[in-house]
Amino acid sequence: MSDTRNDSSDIDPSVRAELTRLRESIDNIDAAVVHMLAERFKCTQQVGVLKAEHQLPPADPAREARQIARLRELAESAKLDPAFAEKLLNFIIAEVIRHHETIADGTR
Ligand SMILES: C=C(O[C@@H]1C=C(C(=O)O)C=C[C@H]1O)C(=O)O
Repeated sequence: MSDTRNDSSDIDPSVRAELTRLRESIDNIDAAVVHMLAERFKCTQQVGVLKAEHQLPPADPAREARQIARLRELAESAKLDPAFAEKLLNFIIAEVIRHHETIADGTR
């Protein structure tokens, strides 16, 4: 099967320049996302330690419901798909809960 995708030598120089400009912004945004997630996980790790020390459960479904409702509103006003925002938050929270369970296991 032949591959009909352009390789970089086929691309018009002005299109190539625009693509490069946009990709540089995407790379900056991806770096910001990684740094923000790292900061978020530093906070959630501390929450995990606090919960383990005080025998609190790793997950807090009521808090999660409030966060999801809030994030969906923020997403709507930012013109981001609220369902995507909810899936992303749930994905992150699932990882946090896994960390909290590991912390609690280590303190038992
Ligand atoms: C961080 C917490 O623990 C869990 C993880 C949450 C999160 O990542 O935002 C929210 C609620 C909890 O299920 C918390 O209780 O605040």
